Amino acid sequence: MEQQTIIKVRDLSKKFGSFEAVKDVSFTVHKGDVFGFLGPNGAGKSTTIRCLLSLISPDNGTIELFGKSLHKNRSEILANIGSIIEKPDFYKYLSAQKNLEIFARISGANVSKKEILKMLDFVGLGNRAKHKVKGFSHGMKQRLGIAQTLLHQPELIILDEPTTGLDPQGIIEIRNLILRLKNEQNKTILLSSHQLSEIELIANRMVIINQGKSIVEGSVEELLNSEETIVRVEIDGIEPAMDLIRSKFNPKELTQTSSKEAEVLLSKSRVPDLTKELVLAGFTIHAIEPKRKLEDYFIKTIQS
Ligand SMILES: Nc1ncnc2c1ncn2[C@@H]1O[C@H](COP(=O)(O)OP(=O)(O)OP(=O)(O)O)[C@@H](O)[C@H]1O
Repeated sequence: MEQQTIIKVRDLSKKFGSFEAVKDVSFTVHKGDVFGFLGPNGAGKSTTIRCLLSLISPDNGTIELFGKSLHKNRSEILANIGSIIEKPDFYKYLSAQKNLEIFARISGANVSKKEILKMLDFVGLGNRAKHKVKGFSHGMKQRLGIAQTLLHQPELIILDEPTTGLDPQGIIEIRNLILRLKNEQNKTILLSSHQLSEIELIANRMVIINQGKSIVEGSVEELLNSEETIVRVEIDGIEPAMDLIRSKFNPKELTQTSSKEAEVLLSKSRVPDLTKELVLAGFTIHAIEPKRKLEDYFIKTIQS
């Protein structure tokens, strides 16, 4: 069965004055994805998300949501999206339940008290429904924010850096909640983050963006477990070792990274042979360390 496309962004660009915050960004999110939108601070994630939510207009490119042009079907599309793009704001002297009732009324969603209690329960705030938001932790407010995004039963949830500023327990709670949104409520989720470890744990697909450009897109599993790996070798006499690697392995990439170190791109299955050849040739080896390609991609994007 063909996968339904929920978000299709093509060649999106946005300038602020002469500064290009987003340059030709493209990616596709399928129904049921927890899609990781990964990039260092300032990469252009929030700008792209603001374009998706029609809060700002792109200069170039196309955005399709649920198979329709955002430009031409704005209100219909936005009615099917729930989002948290900044810290959610609440009436702090009112209870969690009252806040959701007010937001439901404002958004025109017809939600019963019982359903609101169910949503609070879903986000782990069932026993706090009557408590004033004033006493809530940052993590609890974030979860209440997620309950708020669910009020109008959207198909797509967009969360911009939802774990920023949370303590480790709060991060775990949000992570689990995102997975339950996918598994129990069949939501599609776009989640931005500047941490690979965060995306790796919950997303099934991802795009890495840096300096406004999309660098790589694909299944997290494939990107993490790619058959090819970058091997860092640290050896006394790196230049002759590189000559040997070149002649025996003919690698796609081989780069000297310091006076003792080089990085070589090899298929994973050849790493034992690489070790064997270098040992047999009598080199003093300090390290042979396969690195995951995705981490390398990400580290390179942050450093550039
Ligand atoms: N309204 C604006 N006017 C001028 N520059 C802006 C504006 N909004 C964003 N920028 C700049 O565009 C670049 C991308 O910002 P954006 O907020 O999209 O990045 P980000 O990936 O979401 O990072 P962060 O997590 O730090 O918010 C940054 O250099 C930022 O300073």
